[in-house]
Amino acid sequence: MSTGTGPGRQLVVAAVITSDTAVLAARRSYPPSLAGKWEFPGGKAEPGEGPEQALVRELAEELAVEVELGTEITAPAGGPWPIDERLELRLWWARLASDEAPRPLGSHDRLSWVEPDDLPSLDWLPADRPMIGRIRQLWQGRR
Ligand SMILES: Nc1nc2c([nH]c(=O)n2[C@H]2C[C@H](O)[C@@H](COP(=O)(O)OP(=O)(O)OP(=O)(O)O)O2)c(=O)[nH]1
Repeated sequence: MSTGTGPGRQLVVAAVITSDTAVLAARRSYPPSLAGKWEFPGGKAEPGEGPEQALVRELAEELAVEVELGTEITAPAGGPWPIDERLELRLWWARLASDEAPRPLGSHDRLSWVEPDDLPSLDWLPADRPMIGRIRQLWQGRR
């Protein structure tokens, strides 16, 4: 069953967790086809689950953190970011709700706080490249 907004596309939710100077990037540990690529932590929304609820759950499961979600970072067309013919992604700004540092609990083998200008140098999942451009643009605008 699809929980995405587009016809037949499954919804993935992800977060751009920020500190004052950097954003959190996570390197996938599986499946083998995606391992080693960097992404924004998150995962698939489950049927019947709201997207923001799904994101809070995924971040607790993957990184053992509680977050406060901010505004959504939409695609240029105004909706979700396309990943492929089966998946689309919705992305939110987020802040850690406590001093507890994120820990990779299995989905990732590395976490890194990266200044937005340095984001392009990581080996990202291909669908994330346009998101990075938008994140850098918004980050500049908030200064
Ligand atoms: N979380 C996340 N997934 C992304 C990003 N970019 C991107 O192409 N994806 C893709 C990778 C995966 O094909 C899919 C997310 O699936 P996932 O495997 O992380 O989902 P999940 O944690 O719910 O795991 P599962 O139940 O499917 O095993 O979206 C991103 O920035 N963050």
